[in-house]
Amino acid sequence: MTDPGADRPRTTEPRTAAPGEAAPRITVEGLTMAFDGFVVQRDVGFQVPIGDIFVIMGASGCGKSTLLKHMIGLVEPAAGDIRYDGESFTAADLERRAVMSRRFGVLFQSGALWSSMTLAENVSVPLSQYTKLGPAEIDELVSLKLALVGLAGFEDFYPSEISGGMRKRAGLARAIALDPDILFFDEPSAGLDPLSSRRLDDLILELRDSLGATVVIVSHELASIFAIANNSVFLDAESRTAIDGGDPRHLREHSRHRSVRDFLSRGELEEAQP
Ligand SMILES: Nc1ncnc2c1ncn2[C@@H]1O[C@H](COP(=O)(O)OP(=O)(O)OP(=O)(O)O)[C@@H](O)[C@H]1O
Repeated sequence: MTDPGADRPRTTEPRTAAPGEAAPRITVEGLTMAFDGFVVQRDVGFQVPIGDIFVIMGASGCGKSTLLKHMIGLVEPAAGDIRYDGESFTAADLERRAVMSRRFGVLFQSGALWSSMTLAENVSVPLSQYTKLGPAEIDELVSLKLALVGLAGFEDFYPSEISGGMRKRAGLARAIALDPDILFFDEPSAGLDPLSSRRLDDLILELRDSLGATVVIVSHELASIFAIANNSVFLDAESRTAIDGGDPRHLREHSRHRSVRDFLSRGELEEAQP
């Protein structure tokens, strides 16, 4: 039997979990994002099950970073709801939000390490800020996290003494310091050479597996998107809403929207079929 909804985007149809079924790790419903009345995107909806690597895609300026900022509470929605494990983050008070966001690990484009601190000091900041661990335990955890991202032995180096790829990995070590359930990355491979970018992709996959984390990524890099993401939302700059979602490899061939297929095939489709 044909499913009448089969050709509709999986990610833009939030549904309520059935009794006994775990809620998706993330649910975004009817989200409208606006700055001073200027609507960036309206009525965006999707779900991210536990363990997915979910990519936010779309042309430059469509609102990808803005969506990520909404998801971590840096910007407030004009309308709609963002839920984690079924609990509204949008409606939560500040205290509850602080507890919920302890589960987030965030890595912004810049990597944003403190230049005056060694890598070990950088990674130790969230541990001393949010846990009651003593210095010896913190040192041990810091070394473990640095080892996880391939930086064992670089504890005493300063950010200026290591490469851009290593800085990203150190930022990642800091993002995973508190064993987050959900990792948010804004353009993690920006500015990296293709090989370092690929190593970072492998690392993201490893971390997803070792931490059992769910990953949300803003990315332009098609190679990276196809290598790691199994779910997505596509934000359309023109209509200012999410027009598709799901596995990017599937969308590249089968999206109902030519603009999505073009985006995912770098416009080669357009050249091949005028
Ligand atoms: N704090 C802000 N105040 C006003 N407008 C903003 C703010 N942040 C973003 N915008 C606007 O929102 C729109 C989306 O920006 P955003 O950075 O989210 O896009 P993006 O898809 O991540 O772009 P890119 O791929 O180029 O990084 C842009 O028009 C931008 O100018």
